[in-house]
Amino acid sequence: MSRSAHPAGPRHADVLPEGHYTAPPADLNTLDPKVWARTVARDEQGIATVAGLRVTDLAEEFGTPAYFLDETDFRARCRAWADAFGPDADVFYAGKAFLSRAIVRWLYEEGLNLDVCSGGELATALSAGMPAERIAFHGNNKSEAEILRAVEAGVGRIVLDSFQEIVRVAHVARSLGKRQRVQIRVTVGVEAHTHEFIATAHEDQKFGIALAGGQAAEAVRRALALDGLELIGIHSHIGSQIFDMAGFEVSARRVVQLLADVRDEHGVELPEIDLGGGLGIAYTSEDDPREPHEIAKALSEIVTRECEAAGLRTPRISVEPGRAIVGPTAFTLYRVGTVKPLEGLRTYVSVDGGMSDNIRTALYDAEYSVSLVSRASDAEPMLSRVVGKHCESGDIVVRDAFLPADLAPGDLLAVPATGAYCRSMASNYNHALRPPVVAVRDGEARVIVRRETEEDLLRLDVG
Ligand SMILES: Cc1ncc(COP(=O)(O)O)c(C=O)c1O
Ligand SMILES: N[C@@H](CCCC[NH3+])C(=O)O
Repeated sequence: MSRSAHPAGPRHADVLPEGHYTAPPADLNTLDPKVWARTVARDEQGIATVAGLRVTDLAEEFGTPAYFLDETDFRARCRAWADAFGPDADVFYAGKAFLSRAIVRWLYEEGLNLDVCSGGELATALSAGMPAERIAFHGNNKSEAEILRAVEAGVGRIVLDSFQEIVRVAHVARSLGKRQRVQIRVTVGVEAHTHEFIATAHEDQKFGIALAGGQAAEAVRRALALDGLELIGIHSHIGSQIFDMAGFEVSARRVVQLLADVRDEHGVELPEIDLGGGLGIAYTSEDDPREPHEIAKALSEIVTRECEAAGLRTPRISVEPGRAIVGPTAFTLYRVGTVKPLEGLRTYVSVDGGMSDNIRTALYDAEYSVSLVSRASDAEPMLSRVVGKHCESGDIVVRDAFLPADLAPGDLLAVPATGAYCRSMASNYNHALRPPVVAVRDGEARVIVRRETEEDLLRLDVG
C-alpha cells in the first residue's frame, strides 16, 4: 500500500510518521459497503445501524467490546457460493474462521457443507445437527480419539495430511469395520501472494504431502492399498487472503497432473479434487475481492481445461471458503476509553478490547478500517492508531486510520470485516473476557455466543 503525506489534522506535523496510509476518505462518515456487512447504514442522526438496529442501543444492551454478525448477509453469502458452484460441486464452509451452533444451522439450511479441523469443531458441528456425511475433517495432527470419533460419526471425508495418518485412519476404520472416504492433502509448491504465516502450499511447512519428489504419488499408492480407506480425491490449499487466481491455476494444474499419473499407474480416475479456501475479502477500501461466481467460473474452467488436456473426466470440485463467507458479515464494536495525541506522530485511541479479540493485526500485520459509529462528525481527519487495553505495545487493532479530530472518550468505534479469525482466535490474555457474538436480523438481535464472565475464568482455575 502506498505511503504518502496527507494533512493529518490539526494536531499533527506536516510530515507523517512511518505507516500505511492512503488519503483520508473524503467523508469520514461514509461506511463503504465494500467493507461493511450488507445491512449496515447510518440513520438520519448519523448513528450507524445494522439490520435496522442502532449501534448505540446495541452497545447499551450487549456491552462492548462485542461482535455483531449480520445473519442476512451471512446467509446471502452462503447462497451466493452454493449457487456459483452449482449442483456439480461442493462448498464446504471452513469452520475455523468462526463456528458456533447457530452458524452450523444456517449452513445446513443454506445447503452448505462444513470443514472442521479439530475435535471441538467436530463436536460443535454434530451437536448442532450437521449430518456427518456433510462434514470434512482436516488437520495435520489429528489424535486417535479425534479420528475415532470422526469415523464413528460417519464424516463424509477425512483429509489425510501425513504418511502416519494414512495408516492411523485406515487402522481405526478397519477396527470399526468401516471403509472411510478420504482425500490426500498435497502441497503443490506454489508461493501464494499473501502473508508468510498464512501461505500453505510452499514445501517448507507443516501441512500436506509434497507433490515434489513423488511423495504424494507414494501416499496415493499406500492409501489405495489399504482396505480401511476409500480414496476419493486430492486436496490442496494454497493459503489465505488471496486475490490473485494465478496460484489456484498452478495448483489445479499440478493436482490434475497427479490425477493423470494416478490413472496411468493404477488405472483409477479419482473422482474429486478440493482446491481449499483462501479467497480474500476487503478489509479496507483498497481491497478488491472477486465475487463467488467469478471464482467458480475461473476454477471450473481451469480444471476442465487441464482435465481435457490430460484426457481425464472432469472430477467433482470442492472449495472451502471460510473468511470469504463470514469475514465481511461482522464488525466489532468498541468504546473509546482514552485519546492520547502524540505531537508530530499520531493520536493513540485506546478501546476496551484489543489483541484478545483481534490478534490478526499483531500476528499478520493485517490492515483494518475503523469508523466512529455512535455519531456523525464534521471534524478534520486525525491520523490515529486504534489500540487495545492489553499490557503489550504491539496490542494494535488498527495500525493506521483517520478518525475525526473531535473523537472523545465514550464514543463508539466499529471495526468492520471481523467475522473471520477474530472470535475464533480470541484469547484470555490479561484475563480478558472474550466478547459475545450477537446475531442481528430484521430488527432483532440475539446472542449466539455469550460473553465470558469472571466466573468462567475462575471456574477453570482449580488450584
Ligand atoms: C485446509 C483449509 N481449508 C480452508 C481454509 C479456509 O481459508 P479461508 O478462511 O482463508 O477461506 C483453510 C485456512 O486457511 C485451510 O487451511
Ligand atoms: N487465521 C488466519 C488464516 C489461517 C487460516 C487457516 N489455515 C487469518 O486470520 O488470516
